Amino acid sequence: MTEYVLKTTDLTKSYREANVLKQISLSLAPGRIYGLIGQNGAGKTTLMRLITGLSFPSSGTIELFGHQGEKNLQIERKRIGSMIEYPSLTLSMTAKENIRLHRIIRGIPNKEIEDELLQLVGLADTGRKKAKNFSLGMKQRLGIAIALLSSPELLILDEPINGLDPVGVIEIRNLLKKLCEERHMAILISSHNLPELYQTATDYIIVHQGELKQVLTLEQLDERCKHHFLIRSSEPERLVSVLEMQLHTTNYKVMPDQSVKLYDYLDDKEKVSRVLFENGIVISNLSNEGDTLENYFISVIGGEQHA
Ligand SMILES: Nc1ncnc2c1ncn2[C@@H]1O[C@H](COP(=O)(O)OP(=O)(O)OP(=O)(O)O)[C@@H](O)[C@H]1O
Repeated sequence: MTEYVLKTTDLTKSYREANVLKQISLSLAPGRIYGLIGQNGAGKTTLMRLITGLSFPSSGTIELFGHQGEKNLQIERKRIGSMIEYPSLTLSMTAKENIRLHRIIRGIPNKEIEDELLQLVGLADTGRKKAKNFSLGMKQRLGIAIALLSSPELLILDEPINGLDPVGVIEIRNLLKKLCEERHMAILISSHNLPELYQTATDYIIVHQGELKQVLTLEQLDERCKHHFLIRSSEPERLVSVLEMQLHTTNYKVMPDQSVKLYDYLDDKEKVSRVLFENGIVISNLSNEGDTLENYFISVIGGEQHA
């Protein structure tokens, strides 16, 4: 049985007339990085605020580490680390002083954790440099270090890669992967940009206008966006044997609906169609398929593109 760190059921949040989150049912497992993707105003921050107790649901339930009810949730939330909206840094302090400040506020006696965290997020050599002189990526990593102070089992980060340059994105990606692998943490990270988050997350949760549109793994996302020929035939077994014997490829996949995805010969459609024809395979479809990440995201949210 999978143990979930978080389970929401029909989670709904309304402000006056506006339903900003509509019946969100989700489960997060340890050791995975979940990318929460949605355009501005989709409801990502609202969901994170509900999980961390900064705001309360209008209806629906939240279960944390197998526990429900506001009293239990308050206790279980100690197992969550979060950075929501922006890192809460004191800009006139160094990285170490910032971590120390939060360590003392939270009553954590272990002083060694300061250097451990600096090392972990790659800020060990920043010495006396003040946070106001840090790059955006360094500030985000310091914010993550502060969120890690309580050794959380669930880490929630709101747009930690927003505005970072490619190097900054890779640094955060590597850090999150390390946390996930070494500490078996569950990580929920939001972004308004699927391509930007691509490969950072192991699972993608797509929200739009407060609704959960899709949950899929990185492998499924790759599969859907990977370019291929989609071939439909009433004789899929013979089709596959022609692919192997005549086109000498095993780079194909038979789908549950018996259509076949071919990942070879993408620039030689004529050859594929000729060989199939010469071998007596009647096909009802031979088309180029596969999307860019951006187009895939737009198709999932219903073809609408806002700011
Ligand atoms: N306190 C509030 N009162 C009224 N409406 C709110 C409140 N907080 C959020 N909203 C609305 O809820 C919707 C979702 O906002 P939310 O901040 O969760 O979106 P988001 O996906 O995080 O977007 P962004 O990427 O812009 O931060 C928006 O339309 C926002 O205006």
